[in-house]
Amino acid sequence: MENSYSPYSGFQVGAAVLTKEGSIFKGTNIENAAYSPTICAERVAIAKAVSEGHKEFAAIAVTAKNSEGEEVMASPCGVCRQVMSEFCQDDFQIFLEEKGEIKEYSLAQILPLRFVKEVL
Ligand SMILES: O=c1ccn([C@H]2C[C@H](O)[C@@H](CO)O2)c(=O)[nH]1
Ligand SMILES: [Zn+2]
Repeated sequence: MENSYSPYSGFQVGAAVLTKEGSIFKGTNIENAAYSPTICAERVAIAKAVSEGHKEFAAIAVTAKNSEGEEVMASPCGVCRQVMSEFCQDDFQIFLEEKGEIKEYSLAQILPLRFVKEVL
């Protein structure tokens, strides 16, 4: 989160994804003047892991601060949920921090009726 590049929203996000083997990959949100190339912390963390050969994940934790520097909850956007869906099972755990309290969700809960395709 400290390395967040978010000059446009001021919303700093940090994500840490845990692989099934037990390694952790961290990511932050990286914004862009053209806005749409912005990439969320969750996808950066997952992309870093996949780039290093890890494709099986157990959990992700997400934390955020708004432009006022207050700790706020960041719930994964739809694009990130779909990227999680590519690599993770229904029981993939999502830990979100809300007002100092950590809440646990599953991928099936936050992305019901997800589109899955068999990889040939
Ligand atoms: O779960 C979330 C929600 C938002 N953002 C980023 C995208 C953008 O840079 C900023 C404001 O939406 O926060 C994330 O990285 N993860
Ligand atoms: Zn996202």
